[in-house]
Amino acid sequence: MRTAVLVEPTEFELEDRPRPSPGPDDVLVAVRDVGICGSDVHYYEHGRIGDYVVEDPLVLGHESAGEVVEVGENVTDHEPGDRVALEPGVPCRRCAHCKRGDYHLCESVRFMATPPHDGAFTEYVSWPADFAYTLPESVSTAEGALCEPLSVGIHACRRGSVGTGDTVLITGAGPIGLMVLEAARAAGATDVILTDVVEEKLEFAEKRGADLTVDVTETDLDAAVAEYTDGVGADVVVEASGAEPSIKSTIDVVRRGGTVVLVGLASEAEVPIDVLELIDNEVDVHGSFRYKNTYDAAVDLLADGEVDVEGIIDFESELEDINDAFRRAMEPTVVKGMISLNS
Ligand SMILES: NC(=O)c1ccc[n+]([C@@H]2O[C@H](COP(=O)([O-])OP(=O)(O)OC[C@H]3O[C@@H](n4cnc5c(N)ncnc54)[C@H](O)[C@@H]3O)[C@@H](O)[C@H]2O)c1
Ligand SMILES: C[C@@H](O)[C@H](N)C(=O)O
Repeated sequence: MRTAVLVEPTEFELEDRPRPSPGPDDVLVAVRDVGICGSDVHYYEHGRIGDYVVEDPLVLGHESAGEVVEVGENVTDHEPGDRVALEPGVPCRRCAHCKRGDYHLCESVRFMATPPHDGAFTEYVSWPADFAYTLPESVSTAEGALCEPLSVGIHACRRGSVGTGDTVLITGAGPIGLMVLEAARAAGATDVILTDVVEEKLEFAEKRGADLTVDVTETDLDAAVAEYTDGVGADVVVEASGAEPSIKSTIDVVRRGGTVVLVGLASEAEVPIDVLELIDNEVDVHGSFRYKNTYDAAVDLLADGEVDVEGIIDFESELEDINDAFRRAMEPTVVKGMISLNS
């Protein structure tokens, strides 16, 4: 089977690898669509993300969906022909975190495209059947693949308890910020503000329904939020840029008693925060790591037409053109590139 392998930074090679056989509890999926995520681009450019280092050739891609072509002997809830979205992190199911339901915090999680685990830029993936979610006819496999970043958005909104009538400020209008926008709307947020430093990203966010966009290179965010919220501040602030100034700004723009959700990964682990301000204003600060129990919700939201994910796709490329696709994905105005294996 054709497989794109990252053999060194900025170099994919196409290899012919043996097609896997599904284990007894697995489905064998013919991959149809795979999104290019910022973390894929980071591994492609730098060969590492923090402590995760690409030491051996690695298959990237963790936003994937496809068609079941074979099922393992114990699998009863899938059959060949089903189209499925693959949840990319499979936990050990036995540790304390898994047992308390926080399976996304499992320290032995096997997460696609995170060294040493291979991902989905390949023709076939064998995957545990319970981490494959059937897509109804109305949901495309490209949308199925984008259940992954949508899941990040859903989980962030759940962490922030976003509710009906809330004003949500999202810092960073990349794919994650835009998926938080979708999830926040679905959760009932009536006012959504997005920030960025790239004008095109903000124009796009506005087209996708942001009520207010703020270019933080030109406009004072505190003043803009104060004006929009009559001096109260945002109910929930979701940080989705990873930029240090943006992380710092979150506690200035959240309302007293509001919630800050940190999603963006700062390049430096330590970011100075005014703790007295946090205490005095009773701000809840939550980390948000990947997601748990979001795929069913993501598929339902798509089936009901409550969210749009396909609209963030800038381009689709064939597996053979993956090097070009990654170079394109690195352009600052591009939101989402997809690799399609539909032929
Ligand atoms: N916690 C998690 O589980 C999780 C999951 C996926 C991604 N992430 C992280 O979330 C962040 C967003 O992911 P993405 O794929 O959308 O990344 P991205 O790089 O595509 O988007 C980030 C956006 O932030 C903008 N930005 C840069 N500086 C800014 C600033 N000072 N203020 C406002 N916006 C600014 C950029 O222009 C860009 O549009 C990244 O840090 C990523 O690593 C975290
Ligand atoms: C959650 C996922 O999208 C992220 N890129 C990660 O590897 O954690």
